[in-house]
Amino acid sequence: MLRLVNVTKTFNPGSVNEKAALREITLHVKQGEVVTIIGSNGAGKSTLLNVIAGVYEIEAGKVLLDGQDITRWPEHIRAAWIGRVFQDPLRGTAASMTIEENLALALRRGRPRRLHRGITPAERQLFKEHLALLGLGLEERLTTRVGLLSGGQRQALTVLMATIATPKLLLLDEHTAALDPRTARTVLELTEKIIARHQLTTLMVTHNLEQALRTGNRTIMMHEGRIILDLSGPQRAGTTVADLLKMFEQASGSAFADDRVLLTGS
Ligand SMILES: Nc1ncnc2c1ncn2[C@@H]1O[C@H](COP(=O)(O)OP(=O)(O)OP(=O)(O)O)[C@@H](O)[C@H]1O
Repeated sequence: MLRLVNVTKTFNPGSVNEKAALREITLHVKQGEVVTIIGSNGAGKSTLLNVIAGVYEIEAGKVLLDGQDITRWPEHIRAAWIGRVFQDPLRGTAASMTIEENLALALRRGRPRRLHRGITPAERQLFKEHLALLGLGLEERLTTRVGLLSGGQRQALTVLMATIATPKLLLLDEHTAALDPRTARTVLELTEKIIARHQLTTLMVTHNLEQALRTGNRTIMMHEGRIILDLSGPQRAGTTVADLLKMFEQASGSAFADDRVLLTGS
């Protein structure tokens, strides 16, 4: 489904600020696989998602999605195939627009004429059904402006928006990190429900090591622009956070350094 071959990304090449953020990354993610990504500070996790989404061009390597070479495709073209949720709940939604307007934009992403023809009754019904699955009562508030929602409600809506057009790939960049622990748990549960419903191939960056092991079916660990660990199957099932930290030290030769890392569940 997603294939990265020798992907290399260097920021500010040739200057004193040169930074190799991704070093010959090769990764194959199968259809329906849910991969959590962890790593030390500045390991290249966000850059990896940005390169897949087309935010940054790469100097070397290839990105293939569903058999197509998308390496040179611009971000807005890839957006029709790739759903994305960021850490900041304000980033994925338009505050001054209503819930149904936000969902309509998301549903028509990558198609011409966006909001031009208004929202149809069939679309409204579809939005209600999807919102009801969140269990937050938002299906009764279709015409509420999104700016009036709480951070958790807004992030749950963003996950719905990122997935309503059933993307080929879902990218989650620490999407629960800015929420309080209880809300973070709720949003993660909703995310898992939506992923399972559509069997979405997903990459999720997290600082929560417990969450990384519990969510999805594969965990990769990055360090200094490289993938240094790739766990799945029974090996992953038997891995604890303490094991993970030890594995990291063995593979990288240094202690796991992350200012925001959460070692226990929240
Ligand atoms: N736009 C940019 N311009 C220059 N350097 C950048 C840019 N984005 C990231 N970098 C650098 O590339 C390296 C990888 O950054 P990235 O944000 O991908 O790491 P990360 O694993 O997501 O880190 P963190 O967990 O600390 O957010 C870092 O050294 C970072 O400073």
